[in-house]
Amino acid sequence: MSCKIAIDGPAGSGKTTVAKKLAEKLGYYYLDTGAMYRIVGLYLHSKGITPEDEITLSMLEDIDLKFIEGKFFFLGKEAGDEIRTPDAGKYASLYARHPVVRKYLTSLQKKIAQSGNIVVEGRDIGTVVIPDAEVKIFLEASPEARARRRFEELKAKGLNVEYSEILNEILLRDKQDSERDIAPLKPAEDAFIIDTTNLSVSEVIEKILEVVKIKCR
Ligand SMILES: Nc1ncnc2c1ncn2[C@@H]1O[C@H](COP(=O)(O)OP(=O)(O)O)[C@@H](O)[C@H]1O
Ligand SMILES: Nc1ccn([C@@H]2O[C@H](COP(=O)(O)OP(=O)(O)O)[C@@H](O)[C@H]2O)c(=O)n1
Repeated sequence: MSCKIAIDGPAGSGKTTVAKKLAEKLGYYYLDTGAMYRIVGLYLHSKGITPEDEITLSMLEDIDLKFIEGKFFFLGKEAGDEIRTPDAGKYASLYARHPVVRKYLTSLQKKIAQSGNIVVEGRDIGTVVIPDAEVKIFLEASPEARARRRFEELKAKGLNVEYSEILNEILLRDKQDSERDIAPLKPAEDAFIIDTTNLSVSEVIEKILEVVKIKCR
């Protein structure tokens, strides 16, 4: 039987780390939907288009966003660390409120999610992208823990970041993502909520595997 695992949650809750390791352990495909919003946000911002402007489907098709063997390509090149900066997260969240952006990316995500056993991470996976997922996980953690994690992660990448700025950016994105009209960040009714504040990555993965064993038999 095919099994789809949705992992949603706010910035720094551990979605990417857990989803990647889980997909590897289970031999499932893996899709990071946040990367798609980061690519679109960076592109639209670079074109001087604001979230309040009219955004058309053809503008988005000009990005030439492709997902090939688990990697993202846009404008003919592979997406790299440039999409992992705090600014990319800020633009992603700003344009993610736009209905045309959401319609375009959600349709792509639904198509990719049909490829078989897959772990998909994001904000609206269990509620909108694959509401029929066999396993729905919602990760959460205190804003301070999530900011500390993201601060350490970006510092390790050599970025010159301040913890207080990262905390403010995370709190702003939490607010924007959970209060928007379309596909707000919230646990699906049937999601298993895991507070990862005081759990190691392995402990989070063990908890999810317990659910997978039951739901994806
Ligand atoms: N349970 C955890 N405990 C400690 N650090 C974690 C935990 N989960 C993730 N991390 C670390 O926190 C940072 C952000 O995790 P990430 O998976 O990118 O979160 P998200 O995808 O939800 O934004 C990464 O450096 C990751 O290694
Ligand atoms: N399925 C998704 C995934 C991301 N997003 C948006 O894209 C932004 C960046 O997502 P991300 O998962 O890369 O961010 P992090 O949680 O890794 O910081 C989020 O803050 C959301 O605004 C979304 O709206 N829907």
